[in-house]
Amino acid sequence: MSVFTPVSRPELETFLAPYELGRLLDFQGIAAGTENSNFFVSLEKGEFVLTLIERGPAEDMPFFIDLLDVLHAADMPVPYAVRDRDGHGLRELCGKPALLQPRLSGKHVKAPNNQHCAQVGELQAHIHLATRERILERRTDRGLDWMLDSGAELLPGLSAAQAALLTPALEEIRAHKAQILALPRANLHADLFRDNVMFEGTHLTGLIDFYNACSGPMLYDIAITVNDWCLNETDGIDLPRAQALLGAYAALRPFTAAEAELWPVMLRVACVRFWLSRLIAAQAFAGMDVMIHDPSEFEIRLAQRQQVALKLPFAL
Ligand SMILES: Nc1ncnc2c1ncn2[C@@H]1O[C@H](COP(=O)(O)OP(=O)(O)OP(=O)(O)O)[C@@H](O)[C@H]1O
Ligand SMILES: N[C@@H](CCO)C(=O)O
Repeated sequence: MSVFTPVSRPELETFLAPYELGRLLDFQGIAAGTENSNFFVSLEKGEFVLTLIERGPAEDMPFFIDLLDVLHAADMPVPYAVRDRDGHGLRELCGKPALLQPRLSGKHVKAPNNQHCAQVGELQAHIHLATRERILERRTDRGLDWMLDSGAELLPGLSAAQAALLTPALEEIRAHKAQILALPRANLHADLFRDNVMFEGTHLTGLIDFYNACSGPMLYDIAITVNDWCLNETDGIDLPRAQALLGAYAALRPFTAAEAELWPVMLRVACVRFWLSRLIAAQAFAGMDVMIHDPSEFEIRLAQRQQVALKLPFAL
């Protein structure tokens, strides 16, 4: 299971006291995460999730907290840092940056339908609309330059078939970098996968795990989302679900002509990002008791996105 930092009950009780949320009733590590240590925490005054940040610079934490405050204030179903009696949302536990957030209700959906996808598209448009006029700047640590550098480092260790897939994909990123960076920007979740969204029935009740959030091209965020939510049985794009997601998004934030043109490229860029990060994680955590996502899923998706039949809806 992926709790990288174990926490003892006395340590947790000391940490929780300044929140004044009553006695600690129960807590347990959450196996599902791959990047941070998470715990469900039951207190007399409610249910919470404690996160210890394991990756990335601690200087970025105020960005995540500020972004969640903006989205929470705009009534989106996101967690936010609960403040202690001194007003601190970001604290420290076991030497790691730590925050306590409300536990959101609902369950992850593995096999989404059109309605689920439409709600996801709508929420993503709301996030972009709520932030694009006052973007909170954060450069992603897994951006285009990171893809080019890590891709080059990983290439010698790949099979000939993998290298034949990755090499032109990296070339494409290099060739389109300026155009991509010129696309309309906002704050992005940048990891809007099925395992970061909760539903009750077809009602979206929560979007979590903002630790990859950043500022950047909105189209990149949408490509990441479509690549996970709208898959058919061979990892190609399921057209009805993709149309539901993109249609709901575009009803709130119409796409531009430049976005429509770069759409197929962006779907491939979004595959490269997760193929590489998963390859790196698989190497780093090999043999350890840590949940690892299968890198080959994104290798297959990248192969499937060489031809893209799905057009982005946009008004001329
Ligand atoms: N605020 C929350 N409310 C309810 N459940 C939560 C909340 N935060 C986290 N969880 C649960 O904990 C699990 C792991 O959390 P999260 O996705 O943030 O971890 P992670 O290590 O960043 O994982 P990954 O990056 O692989 O998605 C989630 O799948 C969800 O089940
Ligand atoms: N959602 C990511 C893990 C967290 O960034 C993946 O599936 O590779």
